[in-house]
Amino acid sequence: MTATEARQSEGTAEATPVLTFEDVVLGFDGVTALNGVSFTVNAGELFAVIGPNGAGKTSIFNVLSGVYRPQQGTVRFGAEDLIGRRPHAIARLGVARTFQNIELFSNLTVLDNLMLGRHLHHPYGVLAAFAWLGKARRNELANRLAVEEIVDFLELAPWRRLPVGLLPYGIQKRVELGRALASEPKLLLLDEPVAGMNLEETEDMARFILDIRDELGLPMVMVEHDMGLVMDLADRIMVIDFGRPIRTGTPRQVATDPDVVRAYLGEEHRVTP
Ligand SMILES: Nc1ncnc2c1ncn2[C@@H]1O[C@H](COP(=O)(O)OP(=O)(O)OP(=O)(O)O)[C@@H](O)[C@H]1O
Repeated sequence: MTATEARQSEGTAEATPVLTFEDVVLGFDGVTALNGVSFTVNAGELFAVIGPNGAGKTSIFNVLSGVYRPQQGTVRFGAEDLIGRRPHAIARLGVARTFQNIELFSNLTVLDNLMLGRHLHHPYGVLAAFAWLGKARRNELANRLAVEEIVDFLELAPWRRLPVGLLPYGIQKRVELGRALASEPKLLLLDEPVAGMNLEETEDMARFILDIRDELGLPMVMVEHDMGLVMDLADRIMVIDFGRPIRTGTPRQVATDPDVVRAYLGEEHRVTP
């Protein structure tokens, strides 16, 4: 049994919630995007959210990152209540996000994009830089060292000095992941991390996601349409449909749940117990 299978059979990594999403209701002028969604994400856990188009997956991410404010419910990250906080304030608490569509500075190099990931969350102002030039230089050095560690971790060395816009799609997605890691997050939100990737790129990304969980111990919430990836990687999965959770459990529990099979997976994904 692999480490991942062992974790999946246990059901959760460690049952210490770092994120609690409770009874969240979000609507827009007659459309109910989330209709009483609750889940927890435990320390070190890779938690996946799946569901058909329009089910509410992106809305969950937008609530988590402060883009949408729900009408009802609570969202707690550690001791902090996230509802009502602006996106940059939530990012500063340690919640980092990657996007469905790559959002990088395509003219800048890999290293510079990763450095921006650090500066966004560990800024020192111009005045501070004058007043504390030595400190600023030390910060800069520490930032560069941290970025080089990410380059090693994500095997980005061959491209580190190239403009991101020139790189293959799969590498750009990897740089985006690196930029999220550069902010030293405490929770990582992955929005369709393998969308548009070929098989080799998908396998590489899967390996890095597992490394992030197993080596860095970083809890993650992942929205992804690639069912194979979700079933292989996730510790637990929440299936939603029409803004409501149908089932939350291990990949095996979810894949064998009749309601899930009926509503979403279809017979081809049924797992024989
Ligand atoms: N800003 C908005 N204004 C109005 N309706 C919205 C808004 N954002 C989301 N919705 C609606 O809320 C519902 C859930 O949308 P959401 O984007 O969260 O689904 P999804 O599961 O991420 O879908 P997909 O897999 O297609 O990305 C949909 O009916 C959508 O049209």
